Order: sequence, then C-alpha cells, then structure tokens
Amino acid sequence: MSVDSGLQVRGLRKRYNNGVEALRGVDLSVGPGMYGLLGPNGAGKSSLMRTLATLQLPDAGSIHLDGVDVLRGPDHLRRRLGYLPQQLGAYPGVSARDLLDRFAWLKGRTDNRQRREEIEALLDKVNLQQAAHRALATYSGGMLRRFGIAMALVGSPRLVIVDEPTAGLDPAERNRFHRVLADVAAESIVLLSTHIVEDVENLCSRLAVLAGGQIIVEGRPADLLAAEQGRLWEAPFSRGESLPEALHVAASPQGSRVIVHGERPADPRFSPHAPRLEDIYYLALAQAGEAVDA
Ligand SMILES: Nc1ncnc2c1ncn2[C@@H]1O[C@H](COP(=O)(O)OP(=O)(O)OP(=O)(O)O)[C@@H](O)[C@H]1O
Repeated sequence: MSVDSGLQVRGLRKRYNNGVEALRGVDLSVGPGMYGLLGPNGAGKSSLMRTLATLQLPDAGSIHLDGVDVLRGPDHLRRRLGYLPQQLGAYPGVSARDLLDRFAWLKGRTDNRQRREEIEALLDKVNLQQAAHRALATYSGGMLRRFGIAMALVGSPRLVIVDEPTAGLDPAERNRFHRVLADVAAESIVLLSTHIVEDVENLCSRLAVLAGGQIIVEGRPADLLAAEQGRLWEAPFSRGESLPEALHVAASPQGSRVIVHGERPADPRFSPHAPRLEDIYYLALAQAGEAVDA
C-alpha cells in the first residue's frame, strides 16, 4: 500500500480531563478490506475509533486518509466516513426506511429519486427489505446492528468504522452481520473494533491488538499464527487439580484445558497445540505485561 492511500495514523495520543491516558502513541496503517482492532476492556479502542471518526480531538499525532490531513481538514474524512458506534441513538417509533431516508437527506442526498434508490439498495444489502416498514422498536439486536450498517453506508463511504458490533448477538444474527460486513469490506476500508477474537479470525485480513493505549502486535493473521507454530502446547487437567502457569486456560467438560507457550513442557501430558488467534492475543497481552483473566 502506498503511504498516500488508506488510513495512516501516526503517534496518536489522547488524555482525558480525568488524567486517563487512553491513547499513548498509536501508529496504524489500514488499507482496503477489513482490519481488526482487538483489545481488552479499557484498552482504548473506543477512544481510537472516536478520534478517527473526528468526534474528539487527539492531543498529539496525525491522521491521514488517502494522503489528506484529517486533523487539519476533518470534512474530507467526514464526507467519506461511515461510523457505526457501540450504541445507536434510538428513534424507536420511526420505521427503518423513514429514518434512513431522513438520515440520507441530512447527508446531502436531496434528489428524491436517487435517495430512494440508494435506500432500497442499502436495505437490500443488509437484508432488511422485508422489515423496512417496521418501527425500530420492534427490531432484534441483530437487525438493529444491520440497520446501523445501512446508516453507516449512506453515501458509499471510503472508510467504515465499526465499534464492538456483535456483542450480545446470537450466532445466526452474528453470522448474518459478518456476511454484510464482508461485503462492505470488498468495496471500502473497514476498521472493526472488538474484544471478540473470533470476529477478527473470521473476517479480517489484518489485525492489531491494542492494550494500555498502545498497539502491542500487528500483522496478518496467517503470519502471526505461523510465527508461533511449534511453540504452543496443551493438556487436559481434571477438576480440582492444581494448574501450572498458563498462557490461558479453557474450560472443558472434565475440568480445564491448559495452553502454555515456549519450549516443550516437562510434563509429558502436554501435546502440540495448533496456534489460534486467541493464543496470539493472550501472548501479546502477556508479553506486554497486561493482566488478563485467562
Ligand atoms: N470520556 C472519557 N473521559 C474519561 N475517561 C475516559 C473517557 N472515555 C474513556 N475513558 C477511559 O479511557 C480508557 C480507555 O477507554 P475506551 O473506552 O477507549 O476503551 P475500550 O478499549 O473501548 O474499552 P471497552 O471495550 O470497555 O469499551 C479507559 O480507562 C476509560 O475509562
């Protein structure tokens, strides 16, 4: 990717009035496709998303979209941005079609015919044609998220920022939402912030882990996994047995499945464990000295 294309973030810092340093020098290069931003609660993901969406100013650093300085001229990005926040502001009594229509009008889609065509195409894209006449109050969590994506896509944005989209969705709704997002990523830059590792595993061609306001690992999932091949081990432990120091521990019907990192463990019960993105995530946090509840 040329330095002039995509989203380029350098040295971004943000300290809130209460003294919390939410971003402590974030560098990020995001090209077309879907980019995953992972991190535990409080890592700074929403702070980064809000700053990139120009909803708040950083204290230091730069943001460029396709070579244009966003902090000097935020309108360039705003005109090209679709933003799906954690919580959609609700207009419960309004139908999806009407709200989308008003929103598109506010975004400058003043030609009635073009606006209606765009809205119908968006409703189709997010699979809400059948329910478009219904009040938003009757929507499930998954439908609301898909509606949020339709809102974010008004005006065919170059950059789509999606903050924690799948929390609380059942597997079928999550799947549907993922398929919509994957379609969107075929045409624009999508930055997906989440603490659900599987979302990134399923969707993203590149990812970063943010912790304590800093990027602690970055790369393509396949490369990150390959780098840990042969260095992860797992063993079952019964309920009540004392557990060794672990990278992370997964519950199993018999007790626990313990995953450790490093040279072959002395305990012969351990066998090779094929690296998963979850392991990379825990490893990055451990190496950065972040306490995790594994
Ligand atoms: N408006 C604010 N004023 C003061 N502190 C804030 C504000 N917003 C966030 N913080 C603090 O900044 C840090 C980073 O928060 P942020 O919400 O960006 O993290 P996050 O990774 O999105 O976490 P979560 O997954 O829990 O939403 C936290 O310590 C949080 O308490």
